[in-house]
Amino acid sequence: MAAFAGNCYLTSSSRLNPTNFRQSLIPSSPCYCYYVVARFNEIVTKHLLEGALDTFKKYSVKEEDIDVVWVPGSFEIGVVAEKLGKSRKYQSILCIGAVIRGDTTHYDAVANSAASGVLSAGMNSGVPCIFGVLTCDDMDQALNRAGGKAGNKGAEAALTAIEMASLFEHHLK
Ligand SMILES: Nc1c(NC[C@H](O)[C@H](O)[C@H](O)CO)[nH]c(=O)[nH]c1=O
Ligand SMILES: CC(=O)[C@@H](O)COP(=O)(O)O
Repeated sequence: MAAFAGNCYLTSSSRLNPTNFRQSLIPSSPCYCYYVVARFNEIVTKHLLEGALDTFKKYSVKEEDIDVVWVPGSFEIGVVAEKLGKSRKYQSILCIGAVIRGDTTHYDAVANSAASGVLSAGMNSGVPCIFGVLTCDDMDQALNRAGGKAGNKGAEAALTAIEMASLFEHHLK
């Protein structure tokens, strides 16, 4: 049996190779995406956003098909993502935030709420909601993942958003 990925059918042997499914990286056209970005630790989240926008540009997603909304912190991302998802106007919702450990257990509450909020938003709306929220021990770790030594996790999350939008658009309808 062949599996459909992007524009080509894969034979059963190639179907077993997950890298073949990168062919799903043909953005749906138009590829409407909403970015929900937390303002908290903006010094980090603005770089994650830049990375994500660069990736969309690289994959020829039109600027006018992307909207950005800023929310106070990562805790607020889920409720906004779910509302946007339920509007059915977007093929993916890319959630960006940076939770950085402090002295108390507050970090765990915010990080876990952000993760479960984004997960619920996707499950309840049926629209892929992508988790581009860093959960780091310190600012160095965060900056390294926002365009520093460890790459740009915003750019990686954007790739996931394109792949999931394409999967839903082309294969799961
Ligand atoms: N400490 C961090 C927060 N805290 C703020 C919360 O997200 C929220 O806005 C507040 O509790 C009001 O509901 N947010 C982050 O994104 N990152 C943090 O490190
Ligand atoms: C999410 C956090 O870690 C932070 O803003 C809270 O810091 P603290 O635990 O020192 O109050």
